[in-house]
Amino acid sequence: MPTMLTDVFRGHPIHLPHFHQPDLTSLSNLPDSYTWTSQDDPLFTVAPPPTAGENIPLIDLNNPDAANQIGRACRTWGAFQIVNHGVPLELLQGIEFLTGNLFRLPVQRKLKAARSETGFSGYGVARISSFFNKKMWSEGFTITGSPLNDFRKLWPQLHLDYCDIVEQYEEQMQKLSSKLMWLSLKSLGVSEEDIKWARGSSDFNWAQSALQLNHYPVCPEPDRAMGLAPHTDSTLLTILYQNNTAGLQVFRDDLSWVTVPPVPGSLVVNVGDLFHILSNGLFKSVIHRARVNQTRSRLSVAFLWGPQSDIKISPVLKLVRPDESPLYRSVTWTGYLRTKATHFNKALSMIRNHRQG
Ligand SMILES: C=C1C[C@]23C[C@H]1CC[C@H]2[C@@]12CCC[C@@](C)(C(=O)O1)[C@H]2[C@@H]3C(=O)O
Ligand SMILES: O=C(O)CCC(=O)C(=O)O
Ligand SMILES: [Fe+2]
Repeated sequence: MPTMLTDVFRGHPIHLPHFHQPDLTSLSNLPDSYTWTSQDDPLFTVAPPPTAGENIPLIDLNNPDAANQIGRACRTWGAFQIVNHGVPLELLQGIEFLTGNLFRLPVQRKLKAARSETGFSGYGVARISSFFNKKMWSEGFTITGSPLNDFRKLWPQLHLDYCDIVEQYEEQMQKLSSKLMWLSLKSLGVSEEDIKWARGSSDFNWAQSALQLNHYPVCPEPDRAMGLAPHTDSTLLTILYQNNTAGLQVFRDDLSWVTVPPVPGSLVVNVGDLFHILSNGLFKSVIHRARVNQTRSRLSVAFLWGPQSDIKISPVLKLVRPDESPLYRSVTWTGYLRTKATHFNKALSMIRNHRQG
């Protein structure tokens, strides 16, 4: 039996201090434990780019050239924004409404659905918190499979309505993710025929996903705080909805941190580590982080998309030169998540094939 996402961290307990978090909305000063310097994160104070104006591409999915534009964005940035994506505006508003309502609940109620040390779903601090000395100015809620049990604890009355929103949202995101993956692969000359596990299964039964809701409360000293520390996603693709408050930044080697401005109704797409592997390193899994704000609280919803647990992801052979070996060894999503849970940003290099000579 392949491991489901729900069980992936069972053998990897991490101690996360959800229960000892102060209520961030009540603090008028930034405590030391939340004050970041370049000692806590070497990229923290990287100077902003000398010339502003560069930004991740905004791509119209109705444009006949969309596949090429997406391919180019995946190679240069590892991220892009999309419009005309087909996800109804009411559904985006619905998931934002749900997320806002969830985080507005009293702390004691949210903690009833706290993520356990070996669990996957529930309320708490970001999983990557254990790799940093300082705390992040945020709270999160992870969902995989049915959120029914957790939602019943949060909203004894209204949980069914909220489950319905999550189900509809995941269905739309699932379709969109698959569309985006094939569009971007098309730009590399790769089709469904070239990938054994995807061949002939247009009903996406090879995929699975998780939903991560994030809340970044108003912060008294945003310049010294960190909402979500720099990381790459351990996915094929991540589709991110952000409310109308800026905060997401992507890292580009030659430009440093670049803010992704909220565009109403659009969605942000990130290339994750598994897509980087699948593309034999041609697509970049983008390093990104979230900063916080002194006047406006920020919400984001990340749809984390990857293959079923028994599928092994390895570089598409067409993209490997005949005289070279693939850049990476094969991994399953669950195997990769476990490597990431112990080794964080060293995970990719641990499965890399080192070239001889
Ligand atoms: C399916 C995933 C992907 C996870 C782990 C697991 C559930 C939650 C995801 C996130 C969401 C927040 C950032 C991140 C870095 C984190 O701390 O938890 C993500 C991580 C990853 O992309 O590695
Ligand atoms: O809040 C954001 O903009 C980023 C969230 C994110 O990177 C994640 O949930 O993986
Ligand atoms: Fe992320």
